[in-house]
Amino acid sequence: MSEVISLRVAAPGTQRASELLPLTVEGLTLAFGAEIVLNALDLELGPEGCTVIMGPNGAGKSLLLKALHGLIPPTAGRIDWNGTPAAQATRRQALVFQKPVLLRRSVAANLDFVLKARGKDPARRAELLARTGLAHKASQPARLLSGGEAQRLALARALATDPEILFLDEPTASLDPASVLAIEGMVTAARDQGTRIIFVTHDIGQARRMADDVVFIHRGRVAEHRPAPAFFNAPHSEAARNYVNGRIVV
Ligand SMILES: Nc1ncnc2c1ncn2[C@@H]1O[C@H](COP(=O)(O)OP(=O)(O)OP(=O)(O)O)[C@@H](O)[C@H]1O
Repeated sequence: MSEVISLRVAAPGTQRASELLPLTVEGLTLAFGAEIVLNALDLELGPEGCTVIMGPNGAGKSLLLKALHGLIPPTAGRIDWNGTPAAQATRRQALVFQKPVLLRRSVAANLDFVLKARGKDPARRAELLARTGLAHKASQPARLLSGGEAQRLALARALATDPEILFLDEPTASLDPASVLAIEGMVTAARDQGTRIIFVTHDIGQARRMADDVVFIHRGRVAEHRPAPAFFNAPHSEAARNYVNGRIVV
């Protein structure tokens, strides 16, 4: 059995908001040849909390995260991290993918590598291991971890960089409920310590648990962006209403 996940809990709002925020996105367009995936998308994100991005398959959610993180140059439009140069903004952010990205080394070495590369205190390894609940597997090869354990380690690697913005792209899509809750606990703890979370998920239950606000993407634009309770109680757009009610949205 795995260890109980240890979470450092701080009162929400006790950390200073990131100077990368607010984020202003204006007219963001991403096109591949004739295919326009994001079509003059506008979005404004405030200083704190967890924003959940939802929308049907192929809506452009993953591409939006990659563009915000500086991995894909926009075809047109503007992404403004509160005036911070793009390369600097990228370095102060981290992205966790659906499929964990790990080194073919031990669990501990995966953390040591990031801490060293980012000039962080190597002693933080113990605290990060505790956060993952994987201290008892520190010397095991990371490739032997289960899917849920591997994702916890991938998330800990991201947190080791002390990101001001943490992007998550369906990080729990193929995990069992216990692993989902473990990941959500780690993300919530990071949010409560002041990390700004931007989280793509298809899981409506997860969105209800995690979101402070919801961005619903449809046909390359933001169809709706509202506080989570308002969004889930009465989505404004027909597409979001259908999506939340489990009807097929294309
Ligand atoms: N490099 C690329 N070249 C051409 N088309 C691409 C490229 N990357 C993504 N696309 C297309 O852009 C569209 C949006 O992709 P994206 O992965 O952002 O969707 P998504 O909303 O995250 O979908 P899902 O919920 O299925 O993960 C898709 O139709 C995809 O095929």
